[in-house]
Amino acid sequence: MAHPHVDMSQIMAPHPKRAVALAQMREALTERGYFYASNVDCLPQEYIQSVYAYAGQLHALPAQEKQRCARPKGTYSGADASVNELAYEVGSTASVRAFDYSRVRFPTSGHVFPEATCSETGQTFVELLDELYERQDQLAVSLMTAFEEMFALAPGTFSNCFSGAGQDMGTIRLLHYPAAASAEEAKRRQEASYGISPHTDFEAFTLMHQNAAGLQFLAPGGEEWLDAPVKSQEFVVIVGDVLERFTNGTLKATPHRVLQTPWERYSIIRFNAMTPETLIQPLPHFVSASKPAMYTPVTMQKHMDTTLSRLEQGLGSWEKGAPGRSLSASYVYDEP
Ligand SMILES: O=C(O)CCC(=O)C(=O)O
Ligand SMILES: [Fe+2]
Repeated sequence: MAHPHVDMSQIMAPHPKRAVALAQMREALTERGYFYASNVDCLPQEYIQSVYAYAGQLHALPAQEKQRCARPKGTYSGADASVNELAYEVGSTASVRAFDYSRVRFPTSGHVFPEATCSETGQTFVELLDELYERQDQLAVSLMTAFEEMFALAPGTFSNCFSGAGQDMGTIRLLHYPAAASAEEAKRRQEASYGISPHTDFEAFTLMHQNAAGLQFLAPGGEEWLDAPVKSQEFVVIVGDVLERFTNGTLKATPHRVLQTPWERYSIIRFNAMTPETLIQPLPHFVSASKPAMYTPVTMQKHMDTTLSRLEQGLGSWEKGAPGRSLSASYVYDEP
């Protein structure tokens, strides 16, 4: 099946085909929930490869160093440091191991970061991740602006509450999925044991890059999980809870998961969020007499705090079933 694709050179700088690209983006996000973004000049392939090289270095650190950097005082989670990924689907386990970095949630003071510097660039953990964050911000701001334009919303509707100055609640994840022992084991364990269990992301939208197959999206209609092909020069853009709530369900947060694979896998994930105080509620543009507001207002901060605390309590954010359903996208809040 053809995967939706948008040429970002038609979006990130003035271009005669901008309107065509915006229409493709709108169709991809409303009908399929994702698209592949190509020609992203601020994140060239050699640069992404150097980020993977550093991720490889970090995930190869001794267990003792990973334990020193483990959550909550640090940024690492993984079975080898006795901190597991929170279960999105209650009762499931995940093999994923993560170095997470968020300027708001993991401030550079008071948090424990790995000491290893990048052997290619010499950068520290914070320097390298801050540079990646800035580069991703260039793409993220262009996308926020494009989302406004494709829905004919007032300029600034999204981009004004997305701060490039590090005040947003975004996160970068450098993820590693160790290889399952064998193909048989990977298959046998698929029932309740994932690379990462099905979920929707809690923020506005996510940029994803993978170096090996394993990522899947739930196809519209919810019957079938589709493999997301590996495209080394492109980024996958998916919808998060916040855009579903702002658009009153015109966009739907994209359910996704990662299978346990017999091969090792790395990915680079960036959650794009709003500033903590941003009030997320269905915009008037998406509300009418025949389509009343279906989501309660909530601030970005509260939505993150609630979803994370529910995960910590073991309540999950995804309802198990065939096909299952995102709980976090549609939480009902008593007050914002
Ligand atoms: O590794 C991936 O491709 C997906 C990771 C993911 O869904 C997440 O961290 O929320
Ligand atoms: Fe995700």
